[in-house]
Amino acid sequence: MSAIPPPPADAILSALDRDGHAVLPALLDADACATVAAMFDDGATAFRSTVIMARHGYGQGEYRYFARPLPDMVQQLRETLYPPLAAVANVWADRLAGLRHWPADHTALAAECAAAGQTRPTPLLLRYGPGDHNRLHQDVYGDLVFPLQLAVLLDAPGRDFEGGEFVLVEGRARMQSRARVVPLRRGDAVVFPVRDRPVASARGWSKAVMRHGVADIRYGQRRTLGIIFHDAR
Ligand SMILES: O=C(O)CCC(=O)C(=O)O
Ligand SMILES: [Fe+2]
Repeated sequence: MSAIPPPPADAILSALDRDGHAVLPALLDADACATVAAMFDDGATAFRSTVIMARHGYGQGEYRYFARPLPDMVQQLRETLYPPLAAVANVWADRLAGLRHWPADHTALAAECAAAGQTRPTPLLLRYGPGDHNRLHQDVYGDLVFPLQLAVLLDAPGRDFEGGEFVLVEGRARMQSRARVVPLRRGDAVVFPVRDRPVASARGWSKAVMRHGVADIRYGQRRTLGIIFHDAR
């Protein structure tokens, strides 16, 4: 796969401010989607663990965390997408008191994670079949939490599967929860907050708490690549 031009940070920031997420259209082409999706059980790709979601109350379906060294494409996505997302995260840090700032490249973040005892890689492949779903959750793997992550849809909605909508739920002080369904095509990525995000309020910025999940798959197979930038304890 050729190098992916990183999307501009200001476009990602304004989409996040407006919608609570940003879609990166056609981040991966159809061939790249097929190649990554096939890693799930190609026998050549090394994974550090496999999770049967129903056993943990996470939903229904399964996912696998890549082992280190990460496949080139996954490593490249992590390195290429990190800088603009770090720029967004640093704007967020300026808005909300008490938030830390982030280094400019992923190598530096990985070193900080390692120093904090977070050494296990978090990028993962997920696979869902009919009736499967992913309950609303947050991907926090230690004290060091880089505030943005992304998921890339690897199968084509309407053709390979039906249902399985990506859902974000936002909670704000003194308000009811707000749900958003993110329309994705195969190869699109959704960038979303890991745990919370700044929202404009009457008195400056306040924090909205975010959770994400996947609605029931009604037909077929839906696979995704998840890129989380901090490593796990
Ligand atoms: O399958 C999805 O679209 C969401 C996967 C997920 O929870 C994640 O990437 O963190
Ligand atoms: Fe997740």
